[in-house]
Amino acid sequence: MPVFPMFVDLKGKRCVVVGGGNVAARKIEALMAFGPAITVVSPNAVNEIVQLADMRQIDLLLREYREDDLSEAFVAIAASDDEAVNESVYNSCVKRGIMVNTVDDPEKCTFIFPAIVRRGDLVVGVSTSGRYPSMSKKVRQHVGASIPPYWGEAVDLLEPFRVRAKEEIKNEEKRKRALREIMDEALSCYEKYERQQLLLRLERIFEGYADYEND
Ligand SMILES: C[C@@]1(CC(=O)O)C2=NC(=C\c3[nH]c(c(CCC(=O)O)c3CC(=O)O)Cc3[nH]c(c(CC(=O)O)c3CCC(=O)O)/C=C3\N/C(=C\2)[C@@H](CCC(=O)O)[C@]3(C)CC(=O)O)/[C@H]1CCC(=O)O
Ligand SMILES: NC(=O)c1ccc[n+]([C@@H]2O[C@H](COP(=O)([O-])OP(=O)(O)OC[C@H]3O[C@@H](n4cnc5c(N)ncnc54)[C@H](O)[C@@H]3O)[C@@H](O)[C@H]2O)c1
Repeated sequence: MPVFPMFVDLKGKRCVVVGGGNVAARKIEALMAFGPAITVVSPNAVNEIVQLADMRQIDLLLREYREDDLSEAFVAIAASDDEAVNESVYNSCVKRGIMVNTVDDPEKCTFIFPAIVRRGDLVVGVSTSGRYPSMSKKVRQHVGASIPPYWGEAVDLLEPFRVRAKEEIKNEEKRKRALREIMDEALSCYEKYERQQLLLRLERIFEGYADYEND
């Protein structure tokens, strides 16, 4: 059965990582862009994790995992190299209703990591439902190559038009057309024009659709 791609708000949420090896470091790196409050519990940790702790970007507890480490957790990652520890983290999370990822056992995951393409707030997640991670990586590379970096900035530029459109273009079909046309113009012209000029072009399209213009 395929997994459903839920997009979760992690900002400020406690994320407990058990284990401080390379796999933990990779999972942490993936999470960091989404603003969780990360705690790593592990008797030792690779340099990348130690550095993040030194910069106070994550909390690092240099000791073995205990069940009460999960008390504040929103999500947990069992990334130790000890199967019994990972299993114990998994069981405690299930009991407490905490989402958990066990890095060496897809059966013991209530969520799995996707391969991620991110351009600002534009996020693409790829999964093979746990069946072939290398293929997720390949698809990520393909998709990534077809999404220019500025598409993320375009979201920032476009969103205010959508906010206004909800107020100023009441007809749903007309609003959809307007938003598509404004988006297509922004994406095709983004690199051709200065920001102010581009905004003017988008504004002109918007005004062609806005209710007050046609009243
Ligand atoms: C997408 C990505 C995200 C990330 O890790 O952030 C990710 N794995 C990536 C790469 C990768 N992982 C592995 C290889 C070596 C080749 C191979 O073994 O196939 C490569 C390829 C490489 O490194 O080139 C080894 C591996 N992975 C898992 C196991 C355990 C097992 O399957 O039993 C083992 C064996 C461990 C061992 O040998 O002991 C399990 C999982 N890995 C997942 C995610 C979840 C399912 C994703 C999906 O649905 O596709 C899942 C189920 C759980 C999870 O970890 O969430 C990231 C690509 C990121 C990118 O490049 O963008
Ligand atoms: N999901 C994936 O993408 C993927 C990819 C490769 C490997 N793996 C699997 O992930 C696991 C971790 O890999 P790694 O390379 O990071 O291993 P590693 O040996 O580098 O790191 C394991 C970490 O777990 C810590 N640890 C051990 N006992 C602990 C305890 N009781 N409490 C807290 N921490 C404890 C160790 O101190 C160490 O920091 C391995 O089992 C490996 O098979 C998963």
